[in-house]
Amino acid sequence: MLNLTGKNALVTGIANNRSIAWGIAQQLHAAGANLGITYLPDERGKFEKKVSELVEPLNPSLFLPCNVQNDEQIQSTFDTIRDKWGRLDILIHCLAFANRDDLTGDFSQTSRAGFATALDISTFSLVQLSGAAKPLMTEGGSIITLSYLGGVRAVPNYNVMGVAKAGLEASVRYLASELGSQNIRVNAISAGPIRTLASSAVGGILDMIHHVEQVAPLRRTVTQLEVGNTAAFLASDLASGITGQVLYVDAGYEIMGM
Ligand SMILES: NC(=O)c1ccc[n+]([C@@H]2O[C@H](COP(=O)([O-])OP(=O)(O)OC[C@H]3O[C@@H](n4cnc5c(N)ncnc54)[C@H](O)[C@@H]3O)[C@@H](O)[C@H]2O)c1
Repeated sequence: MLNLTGKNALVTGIANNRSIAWGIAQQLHAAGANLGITYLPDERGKFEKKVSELVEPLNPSLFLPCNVQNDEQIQSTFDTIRDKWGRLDILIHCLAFANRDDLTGDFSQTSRAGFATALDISTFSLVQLSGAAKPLMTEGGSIITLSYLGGVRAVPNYNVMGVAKAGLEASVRYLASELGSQNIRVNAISAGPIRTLASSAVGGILDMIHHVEQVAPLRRTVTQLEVGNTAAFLASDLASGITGQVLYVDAGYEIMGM
């Protein structure tokens, strides 16, 4: 039985009810996990209000601002977890960002600043959050991040985010290798295309979704809740032998040659 009762789970990356992280948070809650939720703070507090109202039914015991480009906010997030929970079991890294200009047109025109921003937020943040989680995962743990096929294939317009995902998947392997001796497992879910705030910035996302609906073995794309189910599995003891892997949750699209 999939049971996360007694497990403390930190979920990053909820922006709205389309977010993949929202699908994950719902399924972790359904499996009995105690949730902490972070949100990206903005000057007018828009995200804070929106996300806090959305997650209220899941009764999170922590609700914290955490911009992954802000070292103090990361430190404060994990200090609070240590003080309030004592231990962390599950870390969901479900966030990414690249400038809209860098997600369309020619990859060779990516700016130095745009490249750095995409890799800082989308890739380095997994390394930093995992490093902060490590001392708190005293009874082992499960770290899960979100990737996309564009990290291993050239997908039109995905551009710098493909490079960020390639780095993310390599980071999963290096983190898994380091943290395995503490029984901390690190895996990625490579999800099929889903309409969200972040994916709407990728040029031609609707065409990508229609293509998957025609070609994928299941003749559809996936839902946030399906990704959430896989995250709950990977977070649980049912996945105790799995680490360092990229698991495709994409209605089978990845296996197709044409
Ligand atoms: N939607 C898809 O088709 C798809 C497919 C595969 C993988 N993914 C990945 O899933 C993850 C979640 O994306 P999503 O599609 O649910 O979109 P989303 O827009 O709902 O989520 C992206 C999240 O990143 C957060 N974020 C951006 N910059 C941040 C920062 N500096 N600090 C903290 N948080 C920050 C945003 O606040 C938002 O909550 C991303 O890693 C994305 O690449 C998405």
